Amino acid sequence: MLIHSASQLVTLAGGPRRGADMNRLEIIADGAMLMEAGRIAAVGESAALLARYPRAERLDARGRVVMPGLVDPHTHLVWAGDRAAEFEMRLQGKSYMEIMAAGGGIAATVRATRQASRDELLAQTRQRARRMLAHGTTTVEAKTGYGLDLASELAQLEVLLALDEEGPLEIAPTFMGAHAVAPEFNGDAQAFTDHICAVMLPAVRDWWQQNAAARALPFVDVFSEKGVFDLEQTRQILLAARALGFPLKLHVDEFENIGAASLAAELGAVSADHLVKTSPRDIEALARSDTVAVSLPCTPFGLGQHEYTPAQQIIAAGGMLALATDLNPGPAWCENMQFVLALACRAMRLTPAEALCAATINAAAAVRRDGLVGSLEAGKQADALVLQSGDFRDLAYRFGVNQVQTVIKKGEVVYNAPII
Ligand SMILES: N=CN[C@@H](CCC(=O)O)C(=O)O
Ligand SMILES: [Zn+2]
Repeated sequence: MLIHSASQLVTLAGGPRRGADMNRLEIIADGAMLMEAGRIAAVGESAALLARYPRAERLDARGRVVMPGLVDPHTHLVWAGDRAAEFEMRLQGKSYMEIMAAGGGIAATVRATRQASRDELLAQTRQRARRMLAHGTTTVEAKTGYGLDLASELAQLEVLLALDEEGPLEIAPTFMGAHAVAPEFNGDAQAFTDHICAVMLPAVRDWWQQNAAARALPFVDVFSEKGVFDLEQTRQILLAARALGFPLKLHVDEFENIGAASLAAELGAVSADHLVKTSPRDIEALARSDTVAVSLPCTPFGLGQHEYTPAQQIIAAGGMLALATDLNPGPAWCENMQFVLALACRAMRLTPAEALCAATINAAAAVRRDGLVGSLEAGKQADALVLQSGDFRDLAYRFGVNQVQTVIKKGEVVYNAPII
């Protein structure tokens, strides 16, 4: 299929970007793209491609933007139930960490998720996955972490693999047994840390080899935060995971700085995520490393906070910045990366081009799939969007409605918005 007559074919060609280079989108005016067998076969100007491939089936973009499918590199996609009551408690002044310490928060979702049948969990998760796809996300990272015992964590991984198999949304899974201290451990974070290292991580690897041997191992992630897993416990879990071959991710600096962003850089984590209380020293450490800095602006927004990731400093230092929803049943139930772009430009002063780069090729780097998705280049997977407008900046400028017209996954149209 040949998509042609795009006002702007936003290619993002040339790999992940650092610093000021994030503004370089590599746009082809009046652009076109040929897709064959799920891959991108050619990218160029409409006149040239229409002349070169006269017999290809055509999709006329009619002067609208064509861009890579969005990549959401940080979500807690798989859970059961909701926490609307906690939303009201927070509005009345209770903090996220207070609710968590009182047995709510993550623990409340752990109870609901453990009680749900596999089919129920699959059905609730599928709905969210479909909503994400309809809003232009074609690849998503998704974490376990609402099971906290081996059987329920594996059940979450199973749901993620089943949904990935179903498609069309592609899922990069993460094992996050270290999301909170399991209730069976009565708040003893050290005992649970030891258990994760000695029992859970080796069991997850064995399970993976038996059930998903053809796939790369999932990421391992830890909620590194005062009152959850401290810096030494985080290091212990990450070293055990790395020794077993798992690639690493980390939740850092969401509420307090305990030095975890520098640890992520030191241990070669693929990404360090949240980054609200991040110090200049941590920013330097990230910028000197290959660890992608993933900002999750929906979380401070959802908590009614006014402090966001120091994105300008990360960019100025030459860091690789990505954006994600952090989709979860607590502070950030948001399936829509377009809203993340709009928020990032306002709260962190990103340019629309930087935000777009952070949500595509840099986000792909945060899930180690930048060789496959995140840009429109010959040889890559044909994951693309046709927007409803002719200017890519509208994706950040306008907000609150879905601006995606058509979603293409592996060369197939998988979603079409009604024409209005
Ligand atoms: N901070 C830890 N985990 C999630 C929130 C999960 C929840 O509240 O259920 C996050 O990234 O924001
Ligand atoms: Zn998270």
